[in-house]
Amino acid sequence: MSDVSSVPRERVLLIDDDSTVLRNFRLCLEDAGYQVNTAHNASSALSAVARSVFDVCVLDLHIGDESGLDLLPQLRAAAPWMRVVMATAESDASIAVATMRSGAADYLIKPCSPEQLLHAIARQIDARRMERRIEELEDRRNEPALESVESANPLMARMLEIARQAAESDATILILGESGTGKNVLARAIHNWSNRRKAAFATVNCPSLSAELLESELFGHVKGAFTGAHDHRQGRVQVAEGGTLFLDEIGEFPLSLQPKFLRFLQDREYERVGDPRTRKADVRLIAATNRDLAASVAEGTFRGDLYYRLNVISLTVPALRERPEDVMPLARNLLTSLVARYRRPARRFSDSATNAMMTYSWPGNVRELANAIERAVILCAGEEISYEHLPFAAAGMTASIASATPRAGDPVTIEQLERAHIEAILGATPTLDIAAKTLGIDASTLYRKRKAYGLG
Ligand SMILES: Nc1ncnc2c1ncn2[C@@H]1O[C@H](COP(=O)(O)OP(=O)(O)OP(=O)(O)O)[C@@H](O)[C@H]1O
Repeated sequence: MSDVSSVPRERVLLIDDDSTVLRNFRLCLEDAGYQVNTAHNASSALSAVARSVFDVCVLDLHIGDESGLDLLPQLRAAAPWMRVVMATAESDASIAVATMRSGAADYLIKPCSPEQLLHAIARQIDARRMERRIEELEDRRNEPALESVESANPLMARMLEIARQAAESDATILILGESGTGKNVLARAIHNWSNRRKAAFATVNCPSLSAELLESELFGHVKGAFTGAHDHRQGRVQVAEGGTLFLDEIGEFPLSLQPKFLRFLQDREYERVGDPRTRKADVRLIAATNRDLAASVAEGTFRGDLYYRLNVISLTVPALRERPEDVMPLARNLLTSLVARYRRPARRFSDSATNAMMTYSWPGNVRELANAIERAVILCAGEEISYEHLPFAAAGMTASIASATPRAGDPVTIEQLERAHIEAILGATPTLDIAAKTLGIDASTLYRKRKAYGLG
């Protein structure tokens, strides 16, 4: 049996019309560290499930005049992730087995000992944890392994110290910094330093979705809530239950959805799209942006009250050019992981490559450094990466002019010209949408290109 005392956050719902059973089960489970709610009939059970997220439910086969068998499909529809243990008298055992075909995960014969109850619950909690882990791994499928965020730079080291301290609390954290500096990486590190590390870390990319889709992505929706909503869907808030919800590029959060999000931030309460019932969430919030949010507030594109709620603890990740001490340690870590990924022979950097990397200003920050090393690892046939393998050389430039803005006709690649053009348009237009229109591409393509080129 698993050590349930170290898992205080898992929630159990007990449904039984017998108040003695409810009290005894509750005391036993609370002693073991679970959060327990009780319901003595079908309607109070359904409203409890609508309000809160439960991991496991113990459902009596006979709830007074009502049938647990009738309630089971309704519970399954309202909370498909919740694992239901059917509780039954010995004489009903054959029915209990049949209910498992209707979606119950297990059955428990009453009367039972505290050990039997704890054992039945722990088995389902383990299964829930496994499912969560799979959801999280699916989430992380395309993300790199957790990088080290250590730094030899005093400014960065001080920021990391505050981040570690803040990780221990549940306070909302706002991470600021240019694009590509490692704000996502830091958010995940904070989650891993926190006592929520065993629960999920769920990310929402604010600018890649319209207000309607973002609302559903965050809070979930019920079947038929809008065209295309063929099924109930849990939102990222629910995936992050007990863990951390990370909102990337919060500066792009649609104004129309900001009031609902503000309420969620204040009370941790929300409704799924198409369902008026209010639900509670237990999540820690981390948000990141490369925008000047105070300026967005002044311009009226970001609500002031939301900004102040988010800005409880703010951490600024310095640009890579402000922490030159980190360039080579980062480069070496990236080399090690990329060589393993591509199974390539490169093992070190030549003096010329080191000099070039130390001189360059890395406007795209760590993302640009990672891209440069990935390219070099692929191109390098021997053990030593030299200047020729770096992107500066491909463009026929010296490292010192690589940071200058290229113009049409310069000896540069089409990609470098595209990057410079996108950067200039982004700087000259007030919103991503207008920039996309000017460039003649759609906003999501611009979003991808901006990310790939490390543009803020
Ligand atoms: N400490 C690090 N070690 C190794 N790689 C890192 C580190 N920090 C960042 N990276 C890599 O740099 C890239 C950019 O990092 P990340 O996405 O965290 O930046 P960001 O500041 O959140 O960018 P954006 O503002 O565009 O969302 C990623 O590929 C990431 O893996």
